[in-house]
Amino acid sequence: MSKVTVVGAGNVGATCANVLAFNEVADEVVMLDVKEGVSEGKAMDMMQTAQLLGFDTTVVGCTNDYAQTANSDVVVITSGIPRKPGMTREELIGVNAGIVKSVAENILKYSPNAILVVISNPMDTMTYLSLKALGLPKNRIIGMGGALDSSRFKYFLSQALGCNANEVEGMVIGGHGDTTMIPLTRFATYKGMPVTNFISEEKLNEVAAATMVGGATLTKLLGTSAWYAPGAAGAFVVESILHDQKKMIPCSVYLEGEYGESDICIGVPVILGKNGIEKIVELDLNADEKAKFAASAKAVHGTNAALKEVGAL
Ligand SMILES: NC(=O)C1=CN([C@@H]2O[C@H](COP(=O)(O)OP(=O)(O)OC[C@H]3O[C@@H](n4cnc5c(N)ncnc54)[C@H](O)[C@@H]3O)[C@@H](O)[C@H]2O)C=CC1
Ligand SMILES: O=C([O-])CC(=O)C(=O)O
Repeated sequence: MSKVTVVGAGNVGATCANVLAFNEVADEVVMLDVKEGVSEGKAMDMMQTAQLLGFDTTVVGCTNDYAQTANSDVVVITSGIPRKPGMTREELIGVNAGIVKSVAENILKYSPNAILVVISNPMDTMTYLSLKALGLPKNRIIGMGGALDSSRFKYFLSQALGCNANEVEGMVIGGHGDTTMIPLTRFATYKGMPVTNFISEEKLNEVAAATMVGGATLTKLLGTSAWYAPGAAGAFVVESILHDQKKMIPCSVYLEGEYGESDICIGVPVILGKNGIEKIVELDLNADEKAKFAASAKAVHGTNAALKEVGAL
């Protein structure tokens, strides 16, 4: 029996739960929210699609009842507020730090062996906070951002190339912020060939820029931040863990010297399997990429420092 809990049954959490159920990633998916009846209602709505879509996963909803989350294998944390147009993700720290910390502590009481996937923003800092507050081994705390940013990168690349996004490879590392993301254009390929064989350097820079502000662009269009790709990216990360797929996915993980950084959670490629982070993959970055990574880490360190100011650490 595999069990996944999704905390926060809002836009991202409910979408994530829906993808987990539709793809039968787990036997049971529990959604928990503080809003009375919302998780229960969304779970019932999803269960009423089971025979239409043909899945066997059981989806359960509950209002702040952590006993129902007991013995989860993986827990996805999406609780907290999303940004509005014109805001940065970092501005959410004051509200979200308290929510994420209390949720993570409650989860651990009932699922002491769970692997945590943190989605709430500012995600790298919320991942760092969860790690510091819970004191769990670093392989069990994973921030989701790079899976989404890389999917957006591949989307924008496919638009520029005029091709199928499934035939494009690319990764985004660094912080999950409008100015801290690093789309690795040098490593991007179309059917194994460098994308620079097909598009100009200028076009590639436009793709990278669009990727970095991908979340902000959608927030402006929607009035709140995105959820379809974020929810699906959360489920993608959960699936690699729960099914021991050992996929290489950029995730926000605790570094102890890798990429020249320490005491930080930031996006780097990792192998995700049944133990959570099974390996951190060290890419051979060039001088420009190294400088961008160092600048990104400096910014994330700055946001982490605010955890003390808001009394979360
Ligand atoms: N890391 C990433 O790539 C992404 C992160 N996000 C972040 O995910 C978070 C959620 O976004 P949305 O789902 O769009 O927001 P939303 O407002 O639709 O849903 C958030 C849910 O959290 C619930 N919640 C608040 N406090 C809670 C608590 N203590 N316990 C349980 N539930 C609680 C709310 O009642 C609400 O239903 C935001 O912080 C957003 O910035 C969103 C997209 C991508
Ligand atoms: O843009 C936001 O605030 C939500 C998010 O992290 C994303 O969609 O990448």
